Amino acid sequence: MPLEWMPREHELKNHLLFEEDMVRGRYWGNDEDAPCVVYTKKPLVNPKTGEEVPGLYVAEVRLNNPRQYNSYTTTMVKGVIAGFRASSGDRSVVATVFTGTGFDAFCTGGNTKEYSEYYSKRPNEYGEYMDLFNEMVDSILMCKKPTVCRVNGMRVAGGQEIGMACDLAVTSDLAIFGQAGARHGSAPDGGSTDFLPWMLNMEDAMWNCVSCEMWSAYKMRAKNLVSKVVPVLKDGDKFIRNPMIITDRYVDGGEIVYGEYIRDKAALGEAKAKLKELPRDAAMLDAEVNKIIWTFANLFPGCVMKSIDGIRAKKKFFWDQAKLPNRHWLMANMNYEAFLGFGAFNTKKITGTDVIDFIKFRQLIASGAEADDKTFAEVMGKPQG
Ligand SMILES: CC(C)(COP(=O)(O)OP(=O)(O)OC[C@H]1O[C@@H](n2cnc3c(N)ncnc32)[C@H](O)[C@@H]1OP(=O)(O)O)[C@@H](O)C(=O)NCCC(=O)NCCSC(=O)C1=CCCCC1=O
Repeated sequence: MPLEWMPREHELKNHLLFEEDMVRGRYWGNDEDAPCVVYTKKPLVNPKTGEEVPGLYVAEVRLNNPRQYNSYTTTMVKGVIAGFRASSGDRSVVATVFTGTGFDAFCTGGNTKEYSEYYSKRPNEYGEYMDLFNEMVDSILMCKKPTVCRVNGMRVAGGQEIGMACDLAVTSDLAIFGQAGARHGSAPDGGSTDFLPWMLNMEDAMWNCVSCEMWSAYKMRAKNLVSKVVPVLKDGDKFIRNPMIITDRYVDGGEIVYGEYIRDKAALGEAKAKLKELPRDAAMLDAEVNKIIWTFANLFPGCVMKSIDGIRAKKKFFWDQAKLPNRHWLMANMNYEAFLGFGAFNTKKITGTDVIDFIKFRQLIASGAEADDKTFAEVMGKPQG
């Protein structure tokens, strides 16, 4: 050996901040431990042969809180950070998949029960929470593996934000996408105001971000938010597309209709009934995610990550500028509109309404009312019965 005389060290060093054994049980759990994050390493599979590749893995970070639409609790935020950091530093991992449990939701953002019952009127506590939230988005954007959002169901509010932090998204066609901030007392400051204008156009980003309208997966594919939409409903041995959404034509009567809900009430009712009765199957969703990962696996790892980081830099540019000032607004707002908005959503079973009386609130503001409990009581729903 020509350079044998040079002293070298060959024992592998450990660069992991989060040891898997340590975080399982602390920040991660198993299916039965919901609410929690489940971290799994699955063998890399060649999609052409179905064979597992020895020694190479795909990491999966899964939000596991299905009863609350996979919203993330404070502990789950730590679990996501641990997951992305762990996969980032694991030499055997080819890519990281971010997903949620079940078919209803990928994630609907922060846990509104925690927000309403603990964080509202505790601004400093929420500031500390936001430090964790920001680190969660950073951990996705900094992950040294390609990240794929496997959108298993609705991606709403903070769920949309952490999903958009991923490099690519493949979605179930039952998923819907949108924001909830301005309806429930927050602003889409966890990434949506930064990422959406890059991914949609400015006009669409403005409306989607503010209006709180939910858009279908097909509409979002047409508007370039996601890479691929796949059916998950199974009729016998055939996959069928979401029957509530128009996918067989682009234009109707001069309007763009692709990705919109069908308008005929009777047909929509039938479609809903079909949706209820048919079973769901994630095989096509998993196959599409696997296809992307297999493409990456067959490229130079260093060149792949350099290229990804070059594109991520544009997303990070706006995120990095805004994340700290946003944190301070969000924390202060926990005393005001967030107290009202999350309070209304969290008490909907008591009052029968999940929002405040917005017009009354504006009238009170117009009359110079103070932001005190008297004003708040006037606009909140009232306990029924
Ligand atoms: C529009 C919805 C996402 C879906 O509506 P719908 O299909 O009508 O379902 P619901 O009956 O509302 O929900 C089913 C049950 O899940 C519970 N749920 C849903 N979302 C959450 C949540 N985020 N946290 C806790 N629990 C949740 C819901 O209460 C129902 O439970 P039940 O016991 O009644 O069966 C709609 O659900 C919705 O609008 N959800 C709230 C979305 C939201 O406001 N998220 C937080 C936004 S703020 C945020 O995420 C932030 C991120 C970073 C920056 C700061 C910030 O604010």
